[in-house]
Amino acid sequence: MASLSVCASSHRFCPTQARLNTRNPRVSSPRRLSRSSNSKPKPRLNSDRLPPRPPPPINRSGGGEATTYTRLPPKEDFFEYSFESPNRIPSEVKLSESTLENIAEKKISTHENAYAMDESDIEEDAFDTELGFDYEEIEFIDEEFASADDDNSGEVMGFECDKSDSERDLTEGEKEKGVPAVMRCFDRAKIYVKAGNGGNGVVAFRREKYVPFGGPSGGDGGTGGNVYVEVDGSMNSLLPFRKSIHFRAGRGHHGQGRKQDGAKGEDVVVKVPPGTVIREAGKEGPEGQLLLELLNPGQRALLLPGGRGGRGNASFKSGTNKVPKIAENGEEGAEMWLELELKLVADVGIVGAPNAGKSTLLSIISAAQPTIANYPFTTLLPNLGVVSFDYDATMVVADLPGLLEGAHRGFGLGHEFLRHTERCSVLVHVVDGSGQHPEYEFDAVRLELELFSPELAEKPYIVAYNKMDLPEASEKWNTFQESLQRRGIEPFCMSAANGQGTHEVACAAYELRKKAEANKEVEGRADPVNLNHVADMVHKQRSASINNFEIFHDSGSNTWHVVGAGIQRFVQMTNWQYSESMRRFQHVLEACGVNKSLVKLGVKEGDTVIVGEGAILSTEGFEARIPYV
Ligand SMILES: Nc1nc2c(ncn2[C@@H]2O[C@H](COP(=O)(O)OP(=O)(O)OP(=O)(O)O)[C@@H](O)[C@H]2O)c(=O)[nH]1
Ligand SMILES: [Mg+2]
Repeated sequence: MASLSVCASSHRFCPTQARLNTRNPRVSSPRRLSRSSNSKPKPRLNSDRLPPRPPPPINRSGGGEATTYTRLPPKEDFFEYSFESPNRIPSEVKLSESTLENIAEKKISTHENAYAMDESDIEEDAFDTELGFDYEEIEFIDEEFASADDDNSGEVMGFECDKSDSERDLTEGEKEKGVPAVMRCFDRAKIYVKAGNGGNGVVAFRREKYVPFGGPSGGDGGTGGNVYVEVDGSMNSLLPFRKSIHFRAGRGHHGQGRKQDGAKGEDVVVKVPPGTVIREAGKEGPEGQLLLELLNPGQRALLLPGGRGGRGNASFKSGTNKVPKIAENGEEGAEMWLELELKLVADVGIVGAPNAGKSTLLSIISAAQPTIANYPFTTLLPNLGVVSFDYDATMVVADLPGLLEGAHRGFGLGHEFLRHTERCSVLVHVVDGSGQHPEYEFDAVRLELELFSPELAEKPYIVAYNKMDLPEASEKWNTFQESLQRRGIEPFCMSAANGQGTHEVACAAYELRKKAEANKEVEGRADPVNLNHVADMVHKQRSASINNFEIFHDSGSNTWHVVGAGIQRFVQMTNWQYSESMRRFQHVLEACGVNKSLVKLGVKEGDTVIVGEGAILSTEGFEARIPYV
């Protein structure tokens, strides 16, 4: 039968490159290319009734345009108002430079595998006879194999340190001095995961004394290792992903003679802290596609399933072909880049301007021991504490870094860390009463919350006016209270330093949180999430029918592209080492209608047909096929 001649390589086949050594196919065999407790009214913000703005501040920073979320204020600013004259802090908290409108405007403008493949492993048990087919039809691209070899040789399973990769996303600006290294990626990371490839099946025949015609005995390859993501309760940041960003599961072992199937590849488990959100990296849209949200310790999701092992020749034995000399390659494991983002799982978030006493409040109401000091930005990373009222009445409180006016433009530490409050049901807004303009400080922080996220600004909150033990604060309390009451907000006053009034604040937060939770339940809980849905998606793609394909024609180069998930998988799993694979390949193309469709579309002799991303078919001989279609 006249046949379509097929040129094969692991990746792409080209008839003009190195030819297979027909005398010893093994030597030149193709190698796979890898490649609020009180009755006080609930505080509410009424932004329409904001007080008049104070005079414009002195902008010492000149760095208002900073965009780095972890950027500290310029050094001069930092020292000037932090150490030398703490009482001047309120005047340094820039309150009125921008109105809601122009801030909003500015916001818009700113805003392979475990084991290197060892061919000799396959072939030791394989009984690779002279198959008697015309190997001259099969041609390979040598340089691709060479590079494939190189690629594979350096690969190891599990974690890999790749400094350049871990810092790849950081621009020069982000590496400015003054930014602690730990701040750069403790709550965001980008990692690469790859499921293990399936092991290859082999061609082998039983050879035993007194057992003539032992028959095919090539075992199937083992399934590749899976990639799991597991929530580790002992982790509290994504810091480990600064150094280890590549996670590769082990490949399935190759099949062996005597019908021995290869072992399954080793799984890899990526451990993440509770509250991690996983997205596919590099996808369109600012958010990318949300794949998983892992909240509770112990949760485990199967992310990428390992590739299927290739079948050995024992599996190809049939009534019509009792001595099959064909085996499949293992299926390639899926791979992807992921963006991890950590959002703390806390019930209550403490927000406020720097040095307001947030950490002091947390240390009084819980057993947490955050660093407390009389300078702004003492807290660089959120602190968590558990407040317990009773055995079954507890809440997790997060103390966040200070927030400055202009944070949305990167001023201070920026406001990126506010994402940690997205899971909080309630906010406690601590206001430094000893400042010159507590109301303005309050408004500035509220504004930043609104600018960060309208949903966040809508969360129920409590205002805690702090440092009442100081005369500067107690003097201004009445004015502050009246000012907020006029807006429908009932503030609390306290002295976090001596613990006065802190219990009331904690109880009010607890009550408010209970109400918020109750409201959520009334709204109805979301359906339980299938943590393995990504793996299910991969399985679905893999089971795509080979009959679903599309044909594209590039008239400039007279090239036809036959594409489809099923056909691509088939090409990838075809082991071109065995010439019987050629026959099977042609048979499948015939059976699934590729040939027929090509002829209908007007393929001519001499055209190039590329099937999937692998095989290039020479159309010589297409004429001869026409009677068949
Ligand atoms: N007198 C007085 N001082 C207080 C009170 N609460 C906090 N302080 C002091 O204010 C300073 C700042 O307190 P922190 O708790 O570190 O403030 P913070 O809001 O966490 O500051 P950052 O983490 O830098 O944003 C410390 O020196 C505290 O001792 C208070 O009620 N009275
Ligand atoms: Mg603090």
